[in-house]
Amino acid sequence: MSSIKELKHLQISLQDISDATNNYAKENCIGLGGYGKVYKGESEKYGTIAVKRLSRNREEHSQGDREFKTEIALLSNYKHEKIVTLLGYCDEDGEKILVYKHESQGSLDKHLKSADLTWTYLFRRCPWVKIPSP
Ligand SMILES: Nc1ncnc2c1ncn2[C@@H]1O[C@H](COP(=O)(O)OP(=O)(O)OP(=O)(O)O)[C@@H](O)[C@H]1O
Repeated sequence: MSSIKELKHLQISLQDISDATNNYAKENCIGLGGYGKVYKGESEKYGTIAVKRLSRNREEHSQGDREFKTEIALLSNYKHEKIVTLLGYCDEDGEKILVYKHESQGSLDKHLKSADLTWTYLFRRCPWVKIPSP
């Protein structure tokens, strides 16, 4: 796994992230995960982005810092249409931020919780799935 020092080319400035999200405006907040709040932004360089800002509470625990480095090292190595694209990160002025390509389809968990995802739909779309006999 690459060390964070080797990934300097992925650094995005705090100013650029703040500009893209209108200084983390409430209206730009699109979600809340275990890492912290997620904001939608518009960047000149990257287009529409999703910005994950590590919450301060999380940062107090070294776990947040470890997760931050692991996410950068892992995702910068894997590029696949089915894996969210990490565009870069920011580690400036005590802020730890991950910047992803914005996925307009939303997250997988949203689709898995969807009422449209019925067993009938799944069996029709995946005929190879067999119902186990009792
Ligand atoms: N790249 C993205 N594009 C669009 N929306 C996103 C993106 N990443 C996160 N989101 C939104 O932010 C919400 C929180 O995402 P996040 O990945 O932080 O939490 P999570 O899915 O609970 O994962 P974790 O368990 O790692 O905290 C998602 O449910 C989604 O609505």
